[in-house]
Amino acid sequence: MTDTVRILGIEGTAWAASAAVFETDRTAISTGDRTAHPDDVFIESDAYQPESGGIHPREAAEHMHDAIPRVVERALEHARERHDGPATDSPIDAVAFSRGPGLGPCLRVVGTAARALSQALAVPLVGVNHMVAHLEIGRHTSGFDSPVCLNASGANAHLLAFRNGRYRVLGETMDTGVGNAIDKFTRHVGWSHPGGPKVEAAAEDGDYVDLPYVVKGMDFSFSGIMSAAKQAYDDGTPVEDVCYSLQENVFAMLAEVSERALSLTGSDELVLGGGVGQNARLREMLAEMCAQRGARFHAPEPRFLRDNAGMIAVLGAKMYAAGDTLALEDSRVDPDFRPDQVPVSWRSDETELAAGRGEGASQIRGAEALVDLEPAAGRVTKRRESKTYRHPSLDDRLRRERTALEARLTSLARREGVPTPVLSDVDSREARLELEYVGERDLREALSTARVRDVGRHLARLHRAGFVHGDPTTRNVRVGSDRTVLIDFGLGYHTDHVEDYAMDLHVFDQSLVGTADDPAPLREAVREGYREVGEARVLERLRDIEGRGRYQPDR
Ligand SMILES: C[C@@H](O)[C@H](NC(=O)OP(=O)(O)OC[C@H]1O[C@@H](n2cnc3c(N)ncnc32)[C@H](O)[C@@H]1O)C(=O)O
Ligand SMILES: [Fe+2]
Repeated sequence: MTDTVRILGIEGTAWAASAAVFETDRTAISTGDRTAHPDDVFIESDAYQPESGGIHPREAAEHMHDAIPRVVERALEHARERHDGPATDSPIDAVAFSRGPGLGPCLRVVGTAARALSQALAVPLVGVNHMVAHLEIGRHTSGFDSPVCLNASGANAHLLAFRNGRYRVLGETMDTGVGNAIDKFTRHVGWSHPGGPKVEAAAEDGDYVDLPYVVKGMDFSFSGIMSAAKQAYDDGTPVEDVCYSLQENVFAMLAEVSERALSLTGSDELVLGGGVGQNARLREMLAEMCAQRGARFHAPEPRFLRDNAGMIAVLGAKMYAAGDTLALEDSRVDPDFRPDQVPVSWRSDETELAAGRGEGASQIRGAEALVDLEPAAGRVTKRRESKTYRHPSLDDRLRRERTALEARLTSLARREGVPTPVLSDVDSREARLELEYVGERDLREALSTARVRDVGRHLARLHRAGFVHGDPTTRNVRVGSDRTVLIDFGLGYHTDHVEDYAMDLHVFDQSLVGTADDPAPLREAVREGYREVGEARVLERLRDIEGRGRYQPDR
């Protein structure tokens, strides 16, 4: 006998008024076995199209007000057609709605509709985080166990991985979401909203021009490249060239941080989520990056990438099956709802990710280099291989620049009293370095408060000397019996901005959160070490940075 579950989903965080019905077998929800029990998702959407400019919160809310009842009615009709019990029974088992993040006025319309329905049909209410839904739909359709997820949507851009009952943010944009960044450029050149698809079309005829490229560990920033793109357009660079190069750099940044996340977590599965995921060039780059490192890649079909209620209904079903429902009085919407605030009730697994170099391995594939280890000879050879996913000019530039920087900053750091490997040879043209073999293992395999306190002191020394490491993660620190050694300065640079110093600490902090079971005492120890040597204002700025990354409306 089959035991069918039908969940109604409602989405309306910004532009898409959408309702969906997810129908599946009750046991399939927990087993995740979609072969034995094929499921079905019906989606009805109505998009808000601004007359001019970007998304206006009030207009968008008016759209929700008109369109939500219509799309919900269509979805309910569908559910009634599928329903074979008595007509007096509810055709659905629960109502799931997106609680946030998103535009407050839009979310409130959706919340009100969801509450009213759950009351009228006497079924439970499920509050879904929109960003976690963008992630879970990819996990659902791929069947992957524990993938890293890149969410590339309008108002967001971040990397998520499951650890200790939550989806942790491994890296994210330091300014706007990726879609909004692209849409702002298209507004500048006078194209209508949404701009993403227009940039993709124009890019077909473009040639490559140099634009900024900014990656800090697994975080990244779009503000520099966006102003440079506008400037290039104003200076008469053909718009196709700007669009092409914008895509090449922005998507290469996203592919690079995704690769770093795979490398850091030891996962070999990547899923893509969010509206920008509809872009064929982004998908191509991610697929190629994964193929080159032997990882699996999955992007859901477009109707599940752009905002849609299908993903809300699918995650809603998993939450419903886990008993994760909301009482009416606790069902307020949350415009700033972060994905890492969600207790992941529907997953009980704790996949142990096997990162690290493995005993006795003589070659390691890092996030961007192949490293040959010769401990007996006390030597390491590091080669930044060509990444086929990115444009050859960009690839060439990044490999040379980073190799040269790594050589320079590794030596400079040692002069400042920070343990680093001694350099024996550099070939920037071939992007190859020969360095001293240091330490016995990576910090991530030997975390202790004493060691991370050392890292705090080391980073403070670099900052006092006017540069940053750029990618201080628990894999870029080697530990031995008596010292804690910083390696891999390829993303470092000279700077006198407090913000850059604080970002350096933030990157290390995030890698602790991503790798440690109990990061709190470790994070405190880093700060203690830093305080001994460095400036207090950097730690103050770090607190500011932690408060950012909230949902930003597209204005
Ligand atoms: C909080 C929520 O409201 C928000 N949703 C959202 O922004 O809609 P979403 O459907 O995930 O993404 C829309 C973005 O996706 C971009 N987009 C759509 N097709 C694109 C394409 N072919 N290439 C590049 N960008 C594209 C649009 O320009 C727009 O910026 C979010 O997930 O951040
Ligand atoms: Fe979205």
